[in-house]
Amino acid sequence: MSTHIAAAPGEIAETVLLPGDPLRAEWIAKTYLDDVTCYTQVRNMLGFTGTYRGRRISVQGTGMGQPSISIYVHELLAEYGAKTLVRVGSCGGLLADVAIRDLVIGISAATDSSINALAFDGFHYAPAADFSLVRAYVEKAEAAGARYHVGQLFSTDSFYHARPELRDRLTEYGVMAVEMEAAALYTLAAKFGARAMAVCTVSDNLVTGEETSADERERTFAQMVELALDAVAA
Ligand SMILES: O=P(O)(O)O[C@H]1O[C@H](CO)[C@@H](O)[C@H]1O
Ligand SMILES: O=c1cc[nH]c(=O)[nH]1
Repeated sequence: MSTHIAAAPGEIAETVLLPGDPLRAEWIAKTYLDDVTCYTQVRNMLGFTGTYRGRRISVQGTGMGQPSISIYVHELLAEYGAKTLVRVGSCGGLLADVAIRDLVIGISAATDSSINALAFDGFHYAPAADFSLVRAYVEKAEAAGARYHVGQLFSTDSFYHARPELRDRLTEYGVMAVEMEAAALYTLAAKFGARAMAVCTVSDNLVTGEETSADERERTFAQMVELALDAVAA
């Protein structure tokens, strides 16, 4: 057991899907995986291992924000030997054509967090996704005829930002969507020599004001997750 994950050594697969919501982790495991076991319930941040088309896959909830995902991803990498990490999240579109229900694949992630500012002390590190994962996901999205975008995410520390007008600058520079975890995921994966990617379903658009209903979100999460499973199982 690590500090925040109750799994025994070997109970977590090398490939892990990472939804923010632990109930989404449970839904993914129960909907898509065979021979599922729940390996952790610490703080209700559920984690499951099963098989998808014969391949071992785990699904671990991460919570919201970079401090939370950093704890789970650090322990997965440092203590459980995870090698491939795919965040399956939700995001808010920052460009008018990044419409609700679309998928955004984060090739990189800007951030307002001080975590990397402290770690890199004067350098501005650019957290980036693993290209082989991005390519595999794009191939599956193309084949499925999914509506998707590949571009930069913005990983914010503040869902309710004190200076929301700053988002206009991100839109001006073509940043596609805001979420809260990808920058930390990419940075930690790089530190430990692992592969990582974040894909998010657009749940709302901050430019147009469009929003999805809870029902719609669930249906689009299904496509995002199916493509992620197909990409990592390929
Ligand atoms: O749906 P998840 O994966 O939690 O992702 C997004 O939703 C949460 C905010 O509502 C943040 O965690 C953000 O990154
Ligand atoms: O972090 C997030 C997630 C979805 N929508 C947002 O506006 N922000």
